[in-house]
Amino acid sequence: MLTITRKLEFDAGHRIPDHKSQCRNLHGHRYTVEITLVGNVIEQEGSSDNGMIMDFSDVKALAKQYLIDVWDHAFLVYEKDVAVRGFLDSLPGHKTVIIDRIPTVENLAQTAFDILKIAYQDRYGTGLRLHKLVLHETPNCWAEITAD
Ligand SMILES: Nc1nc2c(c(=O)[nH]1)N=C([C@H](O)[C@H](O)COP(=O)(O)OP(=O)(O)OP(=O)(O)O)CN2
Ligand SMILES: [Zn+2]
Repeated sequence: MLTITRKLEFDAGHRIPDHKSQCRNLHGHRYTVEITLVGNVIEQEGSSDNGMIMDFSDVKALAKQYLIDVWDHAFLVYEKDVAVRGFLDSLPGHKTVIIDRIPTVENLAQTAFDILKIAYQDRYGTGLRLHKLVLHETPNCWAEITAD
């Protein structure tokens, strides 16, 4: 299978409310996301993206629009974490993203996958689709999702 992968980074805060150790504290990470796409190679003489599954700059632009610019420098808060939601609401203009599940790297990877799956789905009529997403929370800890 032929795939392409684009790596992007963003900074975000989170906490795992019921964690047994220090992850229950408000803290942040520089997340790294690796987006892997599959699809037919474009064959259009004279086209800018001839020979490509998708131009890496277009992969980046869509990722920024749908995910990176939304989550970068935001606090990713679990919708049931009422204590932190109340605090964030008290900060005027604070960039907060409410997540419908606990913001572990597993759940954030699943959420990011669901968002980006729609963003890339068959843009060019070439069967383009999101194949895999890897989300690194730290250099040592990450989650991977591959399409069914
Ligand atoms: N399965 C998961 N385990 C943990 C998660 C998670 O999302 N999924 N998250 C955390 C913490 O939020 C934190 O992101 C990880 O902290 P830590 O284990 O300290 O990671 P480090 O890479 O800094 O580990 P070192 O041992 O310091 O190298 C915890 N668990
Ligand atoms: Zn963390």
